[in-house]
Amino acid sequence: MFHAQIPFDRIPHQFKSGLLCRSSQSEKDGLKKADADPSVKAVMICGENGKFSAGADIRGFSSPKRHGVALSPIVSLIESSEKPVVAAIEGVALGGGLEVALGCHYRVAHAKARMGLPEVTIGLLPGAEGTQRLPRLIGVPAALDMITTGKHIPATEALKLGLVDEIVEENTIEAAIRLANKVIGQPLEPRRLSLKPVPKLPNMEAFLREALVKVKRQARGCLAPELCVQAVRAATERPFAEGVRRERELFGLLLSSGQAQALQYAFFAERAVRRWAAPGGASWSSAAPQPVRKAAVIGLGTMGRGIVTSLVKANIPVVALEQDLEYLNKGRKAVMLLLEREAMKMEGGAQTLDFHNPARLQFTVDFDLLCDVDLVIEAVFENMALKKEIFHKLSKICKPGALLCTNTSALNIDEIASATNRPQQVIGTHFFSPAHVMRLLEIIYGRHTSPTAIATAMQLAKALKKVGVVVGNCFGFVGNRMMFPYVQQAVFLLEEGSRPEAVDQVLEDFGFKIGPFRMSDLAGLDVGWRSRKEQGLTGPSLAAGTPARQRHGQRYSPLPDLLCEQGRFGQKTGKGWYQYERAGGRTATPDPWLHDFLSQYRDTHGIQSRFIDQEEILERCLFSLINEGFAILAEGIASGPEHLDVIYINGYGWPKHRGGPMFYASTVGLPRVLAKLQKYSEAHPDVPGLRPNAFLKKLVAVRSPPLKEWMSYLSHQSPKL
Ligand SMILES: CCCCCCCC/C=C\C=C\CC(=O)SCCNC(=O)CCNC(=O)[C@H](O)C(C)(C)COP(=O)(O)OP(=O)(O)OC[C@H]1O[C@@H](n2cnc3c(N)ncnc32)[C@H](O)[C@@H]1OP(=O)(O)O
Repeated sequence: MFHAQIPFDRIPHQFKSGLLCRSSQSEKDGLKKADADPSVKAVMICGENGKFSAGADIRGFSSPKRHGVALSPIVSLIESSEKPVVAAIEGVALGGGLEVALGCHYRVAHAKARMGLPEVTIGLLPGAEGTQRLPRLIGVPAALDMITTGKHIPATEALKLGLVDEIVEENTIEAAIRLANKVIGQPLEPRRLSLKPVPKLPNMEAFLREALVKVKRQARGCLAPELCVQAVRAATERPFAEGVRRERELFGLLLSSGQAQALQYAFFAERAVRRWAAPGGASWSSAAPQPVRKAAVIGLGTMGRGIVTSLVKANIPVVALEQDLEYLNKGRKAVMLLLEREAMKMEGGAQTLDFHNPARLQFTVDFDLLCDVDLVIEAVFENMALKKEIFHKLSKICKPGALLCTNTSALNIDEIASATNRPQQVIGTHFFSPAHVMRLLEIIYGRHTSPTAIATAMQLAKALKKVGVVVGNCFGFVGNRMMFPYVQQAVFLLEEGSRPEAVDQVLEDFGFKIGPFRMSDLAGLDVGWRSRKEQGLTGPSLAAGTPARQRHGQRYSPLPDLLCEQGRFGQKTGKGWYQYERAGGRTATPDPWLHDFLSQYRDTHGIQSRFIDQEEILERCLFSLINEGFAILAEGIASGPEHLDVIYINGYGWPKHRGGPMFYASTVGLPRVLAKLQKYSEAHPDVPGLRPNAFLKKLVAVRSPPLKEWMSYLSHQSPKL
């Protein structure tokens, strides 16, 4: 038998590292030649370096300068070949890569290969006829699931779905050649997916309608999933060629929507933050992480429980410590429940959770058991004195090389480190609740934190399948520091005439998973209240005679404090900015009591209530947050705008299709952001958060360069970075 092995890098113009770029005439000619050569009996397509293809090169994919990526003609050419074409899938076959494989007559995959159409995650849809071929091969429900979620499926699942014909444990290429040999001479018509009908469903119309409702609900303003459903619908309603035309139309819409650019920016931003850099230039290339063979978590409150669960899921043995048996037993029960749930989710998968073995998870009240751990994560509540006491103890008990992490959302890392004999090994690890679910891990280095400590924390983030973002030490770090002016504006808007549900609606329509007041009710109003009392902003330590709505000469709203004084802590007490069906309830309903309370409050303070439109709500909340972002960049608390954006997308529910707050600012236009801040600042001169930051002004003065150039306009790098 004869076969032509055409490595992937010879079909499209360039397939370096398994990436698919653009086609050219000469490569099409290669396939045509194979077809025309009588000595060639079959064709096998494979990738390079153990990878079939990760799809198109996303860099600049949606740039207007980029010319059409003509993959479809190649896929059609493959499919129409008169000789059997077999795809040998190793590593990954994603996006355009999988579309090429769908053009082949047969697909053989390695057992460890993964396949998917992740275009939706970068704001697109499979634009090389994938939305038309996949439903014909695996049916509408499975195809729709893959296309609208972009998930990568393992080869075993692909085999069950009929996406591949065979999976092998060993040499995929040899297996593909074997299969090619076997099928030479067999009719190819039944293997050409474009000729197959889409398998019928008894309730296709209802199924597609429900699918659309579901993706719309989940996508919150993100276009791609919805248009993916429309493309698949076209496959069910139209002949192949017409379906392809519809797919192209929808692809074009997405390409020019702006959302694709935002999502592709987010893809690279996430990868950029992995390449951390610390003061003095340390980075992965100069600092190696220490191995973490065993870890400890101190405190089994909400955060500690999630952190323990996360570590167990990452297969890291954990010692979980509480202050006394009562708290320990409560914590143990809660952790076990979380782990049971996680184990259930993982059922049927390759990995299992080993948490009943005391060598993997041990609960204790004995600090001495922490003597041999490589890393400790302290997760007690936000009290500096308590944290310092614990760190003092840890520096006596833990082995010399152990890394000491504090899970804090705002406290000073240097002050905590000062309680130890090893400040170079102290680092902030700010997890987000629920810690076993949320992807973000803010990693905060102090003045003395060593590059090894940063590298170890970043490695830990990776092991926990989280996105670690290295930031400098300041009150609230990056995420919460930007959140303060946002929440402050939301509350000021209530004082001036708005309602919680109106503010939340505007921000949820923008794409936030949850508006600031629903969020505050969920997190508990008492958390901020405690912190404000500690800062002397309210409560018994507030100096007598302090004006109710002013602190340190700046505008202050006592509204959240007043709610707390009434016992309205949010969901946990059944009342907060909203009312709930019961204490612990989750369904927020607007509360007439609160509306009356706001009216009385305005009367008491002589505030003239006014109608506040959606634009003002959105701009005051978002632009004040963005303004703080510019301050953070100027101070060198973060290495670049990508860091802020990754933090907001992964930790604060910022809509990914808007690319993060700093990317959003660049799309709105920095001159507009500046002009609006100037306007609002003039109207509210006692609100520093609305005063445009000098760095923003500078960027506008130099004609708003592209986001990736912003940092080069900082005249100095602060010692914090
Ligand atoms: C108007 C009508 C016209 C109609 C014509 C339509 C024609 C359409 C034609 C073709 C369309 C094709 C669509 C696509 O193929 S879109 C791309 C789909 N593929 C993806 O989305 C894959 C994205 N990548 C990943 O999921 C992962 O990177 C993965 C491949 C699974 C590897 O993961 P991991 O091992 O964790 O490694 P990293 O993620 O860190 O990646 C390593 C470096 O590689 C860079 N990378 C990865 N994928 C791409 C890509 N597709 N394009 C460019 N660069 C990519 C990544 O950024 C890392 O780089 P660095 O180390 O510098 O950070």
